[in-house]
Amino acid sequence: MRYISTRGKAPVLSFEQAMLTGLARDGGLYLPETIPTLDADAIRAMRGATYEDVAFTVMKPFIGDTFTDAEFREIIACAYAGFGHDARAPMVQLGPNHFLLELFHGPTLAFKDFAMQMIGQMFQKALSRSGERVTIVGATSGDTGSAAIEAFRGLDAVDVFILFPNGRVSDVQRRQMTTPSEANVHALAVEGDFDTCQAAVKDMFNDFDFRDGVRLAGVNSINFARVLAQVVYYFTSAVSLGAPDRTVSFTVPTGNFGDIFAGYIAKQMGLPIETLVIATNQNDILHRTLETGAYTTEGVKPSISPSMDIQVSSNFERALFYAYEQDGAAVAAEMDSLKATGEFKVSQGAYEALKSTYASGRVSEAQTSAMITRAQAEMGELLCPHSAVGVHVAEAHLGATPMVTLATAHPAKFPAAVEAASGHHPALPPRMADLFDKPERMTELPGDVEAIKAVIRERIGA
Ligand SMILES: Cc1ncc(COP(=O)(O)O)c(C=O)c1O
Ligand SMILES: N[C@@H](CCOP(=O)(O)O)C(=O)O
Repeated sequence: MRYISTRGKAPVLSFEQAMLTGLARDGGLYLPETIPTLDADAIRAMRGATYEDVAFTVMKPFIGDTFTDAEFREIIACAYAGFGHDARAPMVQLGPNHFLLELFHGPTLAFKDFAMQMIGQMFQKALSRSGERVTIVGATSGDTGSAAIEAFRGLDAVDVFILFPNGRVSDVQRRQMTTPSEANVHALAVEGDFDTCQAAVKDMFNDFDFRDGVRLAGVNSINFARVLAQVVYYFTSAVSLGAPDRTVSFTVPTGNFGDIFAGYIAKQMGLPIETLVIATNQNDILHRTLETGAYTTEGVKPSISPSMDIQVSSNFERALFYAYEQDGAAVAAEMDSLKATGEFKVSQGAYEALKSTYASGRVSEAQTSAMITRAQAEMGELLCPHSAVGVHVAEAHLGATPMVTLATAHPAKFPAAVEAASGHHPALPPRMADLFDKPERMTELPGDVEAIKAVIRERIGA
């Protein structure tokens, strides 16, 4: 399987190279040249299979000969062994035709663990084979960072630097990043918002001297391997509801567009998905784009669902690539316009393609809180604020097709918002009970990429 850039001008890579490379050298994002498909019999055969077996079937066609079958099965087994639920991604019913897919049973209590635990295992295997050492730099609005640190802490071949917006993540998220004591973990609290952090990471990738000098690698959803691992739970959940003999829709709380884009890949692979519904909080750029065809950035507004406080939604570029019928030059032009002016207008054809796949909705702060209150009182579900955004939007899209809403984080990661809305204090699992007793370690930095690069160089001695 060969991987190509959304902007059409970077070298074509293998899966292993694309995984270790991160951002393409033309500034684009890597995608498989063709999306492998699974026929109805292969999907039907997933009924009753373990999460790990489905993961193997879904991901194997994308990885080529990077790992032998035995190696890949072992990677998958190790990745999910630490999850706190046998089903890995269990589902509960919220109402007639409405289901909640719980993606928060991993080690850091958010859906990011599904991919990050896989990537940790895959990096370790690939790097131990080549003897290379890499510097991972990631941007986070809270959950990617904690999942990455958990997956890479203590590994010999990796230093992991996580940039998070100072004061804009929950206390639990911050402590998950600042309390690990391993020397290869570096939590950097950056002045600004998530977009500041993500732009800094992309700038570092676009500075080839720095990139090559520190052997930069990325574990944000820039990395297609992240997206790939998230495709699996679309299959397990849809199959448990009757796919391929029944069509299913999904509502996905969305920020950087990685999770819902994984649903798009599942659909292209042959999973019968009717609609992918984008659910945004008050940072509603994706909803506005679906409504108007214009992608226009505004300042990030801090919300009670902080992990989705994003304006520059990285993977939307991948959605555009398909909407523009894989025309890398057209995507590059839109991305240049975004960088220069903060906006771009999607062409009529691309707009229609997006509208045929995705629907969308926006949820205010008051509606998010009210949804947490009502889900607890009427459905017996304590939702995190991101999942509440999803459930609220899903309710407006319920119909004859079963709807699966993705519950992306555990409510205990956001106790203040959850308690204020529901009156219930969500407890952390016992294994995390000492999180607030441990010393914190972080470096505060201005939102200036040169200052951040200087710290990274100094820490790794480059
Ligand atoms: C809890 C939670 N929900 C939803 C999202 C949005 O996911 P994505 O960025 O893949 O759209 C994120 C962060 O990305 C998150 O951490
Ligand atoms: N919400 C995310 C933002 C980064 O998204 P990613 O999927 O590109 O890593 C977070 O929690 O950090």
